[in-house]
Amino acid sequence: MSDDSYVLEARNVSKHFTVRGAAGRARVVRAVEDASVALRPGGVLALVGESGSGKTTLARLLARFHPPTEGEILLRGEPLRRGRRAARAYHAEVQLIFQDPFGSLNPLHRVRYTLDRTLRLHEPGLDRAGRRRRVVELLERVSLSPAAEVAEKFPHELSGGQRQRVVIARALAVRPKVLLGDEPISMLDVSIRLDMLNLLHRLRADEGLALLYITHDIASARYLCDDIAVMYAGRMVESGPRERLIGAPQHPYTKLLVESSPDPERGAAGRDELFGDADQLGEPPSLIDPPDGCRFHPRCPFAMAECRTQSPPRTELGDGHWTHCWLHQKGRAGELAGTTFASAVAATRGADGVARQESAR
Ligand SMILES: Nc1ncnc2c1ncn2[C@@H]1O[C@H](COP(=O)(O)OP(=O)(O)OP(=O)(O)O)[C@@H](O)[C@H]1O
Repeated sequence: MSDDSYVLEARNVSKHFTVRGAAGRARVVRAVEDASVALRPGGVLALVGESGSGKTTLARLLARFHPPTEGEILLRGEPLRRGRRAARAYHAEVQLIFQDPFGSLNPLHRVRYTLDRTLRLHEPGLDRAGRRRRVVELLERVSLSPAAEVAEKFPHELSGGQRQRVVIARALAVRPKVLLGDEPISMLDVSIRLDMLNLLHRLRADEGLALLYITHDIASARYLCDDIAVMYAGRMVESGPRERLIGAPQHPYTKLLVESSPDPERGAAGRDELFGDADQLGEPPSLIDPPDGCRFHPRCPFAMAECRTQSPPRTELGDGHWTHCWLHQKGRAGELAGTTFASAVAATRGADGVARQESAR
């Protein structure tokens, strides 16, 4: 996947956490396994998946908050250097925005202080007057006006949407090349989510920022992004240009997500609405002891013998679209287009609604 035009890449990264079980026994959580993503200047990639699929962990690897257990992160094709200085230089280019704008801001400080502090750290050459001008300019860039007034407010005096704009202004203060947005709109009021997506869209278009947009909501991914990558239980299952992936998903899990996604006209759905169908098929697997083979196979109505034992290889579908699914290796990909996920599930169940042990195929 190496390409000079990528600003930030994760190449075959895995992250395993060691946790202590109830009896004090060490256990390994395989939060991310062999994942690859690549971001281009001015491009937006959505990382979509249900809770616990590893999206945040992958973003934290890209933000250099954790070292990967395996694989590497490349900034403009260069592997990361160690040390504090290198980390600071890295964070001047790559900024992470969390979903909770209140938790991200110190409640004791006015907006001006928060932005000024970042400017002092990252632009030590700027004098006081220069920093005052930059604070106003940053607040205007995120459409917070009158900027001079907003600068004097404390976080609790702002709405959730205004706070998230301050968080974005602080990220922009370091003049980054990449923004990693971890569900940046999910805690905001539904009525202002679209405004926030439009702000993110403007930043990538006007400033050439590369954006990783993490969400469980495929409708907002469709609105904002050029490309979509889908994660399931720590693994990437499919990635490709948005319209191709949504128009004709090539992995059963993507198909489930797309078919259970709400009408874009109705806006973003809640988790239950999105994953209702999936939940009927049982819980997502434990990442301490994930299923062998394809991690989706226990919930997949198309599963066959290989899926239960061997991890599916990557199939390239052209135009940057790829998937990890045995259907493609076994000449059965056409079945995905010929049915809905719900009908495929129904076909694997007996008349009493009980799942058969083996697919009839
Ligand atoms: N520091 C950690 N120590 C142990 N386990 C962790 C740690 N961070 C994440 N995990 C585990 O890794 C798995 C993936 O979590 P992650 O937060 O990356 O998923 P997610 O897709 O972002 O979910 P959500 O949408 O709920 O934020 C989960 O099982 C989680 O409990």
